[in-house]
Amino acid sequence: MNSSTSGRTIRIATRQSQLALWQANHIADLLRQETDQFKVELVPLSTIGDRDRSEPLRNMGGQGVFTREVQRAVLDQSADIAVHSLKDLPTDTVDGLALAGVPERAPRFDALLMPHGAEVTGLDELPEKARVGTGSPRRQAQILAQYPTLELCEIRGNVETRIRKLDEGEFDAVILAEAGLRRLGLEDRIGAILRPPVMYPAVGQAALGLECRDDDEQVIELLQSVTDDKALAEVTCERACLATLRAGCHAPVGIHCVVENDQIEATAVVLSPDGRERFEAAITGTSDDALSLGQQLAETLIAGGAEKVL
Ligand SMILES: NCc1[nH]cc(CCC(=O)O)c1CC(=O)O
Repeated sequence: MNSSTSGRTIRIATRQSQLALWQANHIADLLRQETDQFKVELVPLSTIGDRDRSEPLRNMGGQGVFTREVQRAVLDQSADIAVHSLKDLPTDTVDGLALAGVPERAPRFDALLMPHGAEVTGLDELPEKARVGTGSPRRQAQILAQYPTLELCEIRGNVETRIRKLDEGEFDAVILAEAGLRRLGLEDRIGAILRPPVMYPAVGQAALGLECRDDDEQVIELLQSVTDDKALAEVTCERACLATLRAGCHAPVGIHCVVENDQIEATAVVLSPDGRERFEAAITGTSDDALSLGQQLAETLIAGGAEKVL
């Protein structure tokens, strides 16, 4: 980008969880490395998703509970950029906003954590009826599909709260995203990484999505300049798949989409909430076709019977 300073300050709206702040600071650093044309600062917000800890997430105003207020701050011009965990960002577009940046993606699998000092290091070693804390229907269904004797339990709160509940004995294990643990410096708590085919990650897991106003040319250009083409193609395919499945879909969906040398390989699963029904489909193609490949993947799942659980 050209280096003449415009004197503009670019404000990044963020939630105030440790993870959200880490992610917003990470993006601020990336933008500062990219150009010294702007000042970059954070605008910390308090969101409903962070305030109310008592209820399961899916009852709390549903999709977008973490992202809506950050988006609103950008729309009403109290900030210029919204930084989201892409897995929390609904696939429906918001009028006036553009998803203009997707930076390099972190490791995207889920991790199994045990209480401090526990010997167990994998799902195979957990005893029958062991209490596994996760509120995610995707994680619950995939675990139940393989380990029907485990007891899946609701858990709420941010990453640190969930680990505290684990250490206090409420659960025998919890599942969290590896990316969030690494960002918070908690990777030494990882007991095992859960990979496909046992555990497919969520759409967009470990990727960040950067939104700005769709008429803010300066910021659109800036966000494009910190975008990683591989991450963008992966999440484009994943989100297209989810959006196509989502004609009223509440079934758990997992996906693993990898771009290498401009080739996409994606596998997706849809399960019934109890894990007893499981549908899987795979697709390959060129990364230029990320969007239509994601749609085709969803259509293949539906044609293969996934409709039954959608
Ligand atoms: N729903 C909460 C959330 N949103 C993003 C992450 C972690 C980072 C990521 O996956 O992008 C987490 C925590 C978790 O699932 O363990």
